[in-house]
Amino acid sequence: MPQLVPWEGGLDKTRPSEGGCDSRQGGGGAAHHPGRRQGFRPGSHSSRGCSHPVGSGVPQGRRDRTGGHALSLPACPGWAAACHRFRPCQTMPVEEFVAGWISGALGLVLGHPFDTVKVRLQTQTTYRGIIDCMVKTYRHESLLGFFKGMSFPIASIAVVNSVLFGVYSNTLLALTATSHQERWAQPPSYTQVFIAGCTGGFVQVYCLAPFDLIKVRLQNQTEPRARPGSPPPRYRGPVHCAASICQEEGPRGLFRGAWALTLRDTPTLGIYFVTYEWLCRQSTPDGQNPSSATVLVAGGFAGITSWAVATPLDVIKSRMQMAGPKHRVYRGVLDCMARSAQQEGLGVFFRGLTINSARAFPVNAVTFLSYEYLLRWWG
Ligand SMILES: C[N+](C)(C)CCCC[C@H](N)C(=O)O
Repeated sequence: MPQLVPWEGGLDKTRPSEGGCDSRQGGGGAAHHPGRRQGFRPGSHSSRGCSHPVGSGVPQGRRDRTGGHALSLPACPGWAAACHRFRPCQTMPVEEFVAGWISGALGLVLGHPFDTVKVRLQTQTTYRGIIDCMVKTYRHESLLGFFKGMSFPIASIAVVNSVLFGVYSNTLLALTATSHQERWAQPPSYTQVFIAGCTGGFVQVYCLAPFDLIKVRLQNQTEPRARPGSPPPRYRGPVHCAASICQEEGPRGLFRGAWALTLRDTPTLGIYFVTYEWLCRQSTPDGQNPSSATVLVAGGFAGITSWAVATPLDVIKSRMQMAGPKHRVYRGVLDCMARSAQQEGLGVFFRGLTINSARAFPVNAVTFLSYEYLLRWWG
């Protein structure tokens, strides 16, 4: 495995003037990462991009991490030809997508058992606390119980992650009017990062909403799997769940709770990116880029901070998602908030906070680190 070394500031800044291509450079267009500056380079070689002038026609091979040409892929494929004239090649969008998918999926698998306990604590009143919920889930449903509803989020994380990072990056580009290269030298203000994060959060909600609804419905099924004689669960799986919701509630039913999700995610994803950016800048000397340890810690705390702020609306969102047309208990977000507080006290808004925070650190540390790492590795 390549060794992760601290990001090195200023590397490759000469490439644009060479007119050549460095597909590893820059934030990768749509899915440019907030914390990505220059380096985070696997290995220690310093020249992997092509150094041939534009139009020289010299076939290029992508070098491996030891500096050799391990892959004989053209460094600047046809689709990227247009970028030659004005700027170096950006990271291939498909790589950004796959990196977003894998990093999101890694974080997701790690965090899903915590998520199941959280959703159950938030929507059911039969558990006395985290440990009680874990013990009952394990006894009743075995380890599999903790992984209910996981296949759909894994599939959705590809779309959700690339939409989130893509919209974030492009909003930042529109706000700062600086190219990715210039952005390293002139970092965006925290206000700009916040606005871009909120915009990314707002847009990704509409990809996330149906997947999240199905996840919550499946996680709330407490029937043990395949016991002979036991009643079958209401939903047999994600596809059956989606089909049943469409049938019983109409296609709009798939967006149940979407408004609460929008209120939850829009400001808190702004906070997420600002926290990550702030922590990286605080622990990194001027002119250098954050180390992998800094990325891990900043990613972890960005997750905890944003989830801490998001928890009250997360409770409301989960409750609204669980209400079907036959059991429509709430008239809207405010009604759900008022009735939950009346019946269960203000503490209801913090239900799941501990487990959310415990989950958030590893999930987001792994997500940020693997995302950065994969892009550099493939670059
Ligand atoms: C904005 N909000 C706090 C809701 C989520 C922010 C972190 C998202 C991450 N994929 C995770 O699952 O932890």
